[in-house]
Amino acid sequence: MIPFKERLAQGRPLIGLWQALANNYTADICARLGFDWLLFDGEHSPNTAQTLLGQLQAVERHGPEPIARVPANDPVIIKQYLDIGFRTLLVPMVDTAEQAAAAAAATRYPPDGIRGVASGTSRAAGFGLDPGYLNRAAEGLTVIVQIESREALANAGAIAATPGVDAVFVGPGDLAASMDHLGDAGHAQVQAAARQALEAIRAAGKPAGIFALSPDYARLCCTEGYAFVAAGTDIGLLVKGGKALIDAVREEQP
Ligand SMILES: O=C(O)C(=O)C[C@H](O)[C@@H](O)CO
Repeated sequence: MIPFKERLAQGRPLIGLWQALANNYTADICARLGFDWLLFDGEHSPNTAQTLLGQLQAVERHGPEPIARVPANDPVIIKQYLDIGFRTLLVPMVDTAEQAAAAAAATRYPPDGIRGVASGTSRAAGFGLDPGYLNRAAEGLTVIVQIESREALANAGAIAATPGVDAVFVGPGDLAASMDHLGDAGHAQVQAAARQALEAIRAAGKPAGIFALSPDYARLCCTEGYAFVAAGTDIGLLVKGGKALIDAVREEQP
């Protein structure tokens, strides 16, 4: 499968689904639904490298690009996620170009970065059966950093322009909190800030992504120039579908 960064450059907005259930079985189902990417959340979901490995194995034979969000901009965790086989990472809470550069360096082997080498025991390197992995690993990587604060918004252009950053993702929930609109990601000021981020990211020549708050908003984001849009979450589908079902049955009850 071609690297996600190359798919992002193809012009069609790529639609994703958040995987927050931390479950191989539901991930296997979601991978068959037609989404272009699936985001496996190591920041807000009860995931470990072990649970993420199971979800990656459950989906990687299907079409969607598996993207893992690391819990923090931590080179140790980034190394672990890459070694188990994720090749597209989302790094949250990146506020400055320096932090973006650190995230990129954590994904590269020396001399371009600081990623530790474990080819013989690394799933990504075929457990030593892919001797060429070390020298071509960077080609397949896609590094996405998240901007989701006032500070990050002010630095959006510099963050996006950082070498080694392939794309930038806007997190409206945390951006709202940072703008004193906690819980109100749909606030006009937050929406305006997201558009400001979009313009800065695109001006830097990088693809922009966002977490959409509804299907309608996801469609709007696709027309506004976002290259990848999260249209929802697995938990959201379960909760919304479950509530609709019980309400529908109860409504018909005598
Ligand atoms: O700030 C945001 O919004 C995001 O980063 C997305 C959320 O973390 C995701 O968990 C959906 O609620």
